[in-house]
Amino acid sequence: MISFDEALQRIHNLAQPLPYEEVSFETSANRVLADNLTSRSDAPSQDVSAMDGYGVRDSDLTNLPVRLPILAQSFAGSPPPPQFTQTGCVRIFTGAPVPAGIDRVIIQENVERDGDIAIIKSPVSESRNIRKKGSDFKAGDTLLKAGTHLSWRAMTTAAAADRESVKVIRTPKAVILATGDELKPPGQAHLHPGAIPESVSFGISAYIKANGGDVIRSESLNDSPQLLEKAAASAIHDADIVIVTGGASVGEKDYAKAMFENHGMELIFSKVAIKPGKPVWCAKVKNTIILGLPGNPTSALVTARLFLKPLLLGLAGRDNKAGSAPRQMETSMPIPQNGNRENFMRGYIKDEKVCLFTNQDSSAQSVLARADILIRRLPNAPEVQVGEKVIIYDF
Ligand SMILES: Nc1nc2c(c(=O)[nH]1)N[C@H]1C(S)=C(S)[C@@H](COP(=O)(O)OP(=O)(O)OC[C@H]3O[C@@H](n4cnc5c(N)ncnc54)[C@H](O)[C@@H]3O)O[C@H]1N2
Ligand code: MOO
Repeated sequence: MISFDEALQRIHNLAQPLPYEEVSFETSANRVLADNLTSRSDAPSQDVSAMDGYGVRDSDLTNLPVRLPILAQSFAGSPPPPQFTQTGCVRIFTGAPVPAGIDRVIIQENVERDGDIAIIKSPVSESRNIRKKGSDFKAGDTLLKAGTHLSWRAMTTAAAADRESVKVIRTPKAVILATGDELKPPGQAHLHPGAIPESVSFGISAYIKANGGDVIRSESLNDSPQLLEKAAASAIHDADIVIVTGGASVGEKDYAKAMFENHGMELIFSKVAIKPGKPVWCAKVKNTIILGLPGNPTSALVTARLFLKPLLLGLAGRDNKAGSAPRQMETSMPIPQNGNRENFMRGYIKDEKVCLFTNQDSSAQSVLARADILIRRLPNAPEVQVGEKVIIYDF
């Protein structure tokens, strides 16, 4: 059995970016750039006004107050008015082209009007209120580097590059196989004696989508070796990552690993010294990664957070550790001495302090909705008193 750190290291090595594809720009949000994104044009593409007001020549402002005839208008999106060579001003708006010859824009709050005459009384401010051509970026500049995650902020930068398509890393395709004779779809379990609602795949599916993956199929399968082998074969064929739940332990119907064995499975690890989730396992078949999560719902979700998240991020070309770095926070509850397996206890934050759930059972489902942190307890860590700091991960 390997340690958590060793298992995570193997996961990081395994999760290399998938090949790229070219997609239309509109569909590229949350993807990762496979190539540098360069701008097509200067931004701004010409000198533009930063304010609504009046464009003037400095040579007309030597004696204030001054009355300047309005000789032209300039709106955002319109062609620039001709060059200014005589005394006068241009009525101009934010984002509108500044005609040649105009030195500054005076905001309209500081200008009085008398019909078609603009009257400038007060001394002009230091700011010229003109955004120069190319002052944000120039044509050919690299706006975003290969490997950038197209977050909502990056999407605005990317759109400004004026490209209709971009090269991005392919979205990881996931297949979920939930195994167990006892499992029935939610809404049907009560109709079958001994059945329970299949709950884990729903959480895992939502988690995959939230972490940049595409769930192409989610199946609930009985513990029949033939059925499982068939499902395994098509999952390997169709998916970049297969998540198998249940059957990971030593029970007589625990077939999760066996169902892949005919396909030349290379085991990355089997069992990690953690609690919950000790039976978690990971393998590779050709180019497909298989992650086997224990069937107990809390164990499944904790191991998904610890191992599935970095796998998905890595396959999608993202930083494996994005948003995952541990933090330290004071606990408002005492925590008992830990056993010899590293323990990821479920808790929540209240008033900036760590609280633990009383129910730390690996089969628990009732607390999952409210458990938004994992408290990492190292092997044999001593008891923690109220007010001491503990290591937490977002869950
Ligand atoms: N003799 C031993 N027994 C067990 C060991 C062990 O080392 N020796 N390990 C225990 C640990 S730790 C865990 S965790 C579980 C994991 O077992 P499996 O992955 O084989 O899971 P199952 O036996 O299939 O199921 C466990 C439990 O979870 C329920 N389940 C399964 N799948 C789902 C699902 N998709 N949705 C909701 N609930 C699910 C299932 O009904 C069982 O109650 O093994 C211990 N045993
Ligand atoms: O690892 Mo199991 O999740 O302890 O019950």
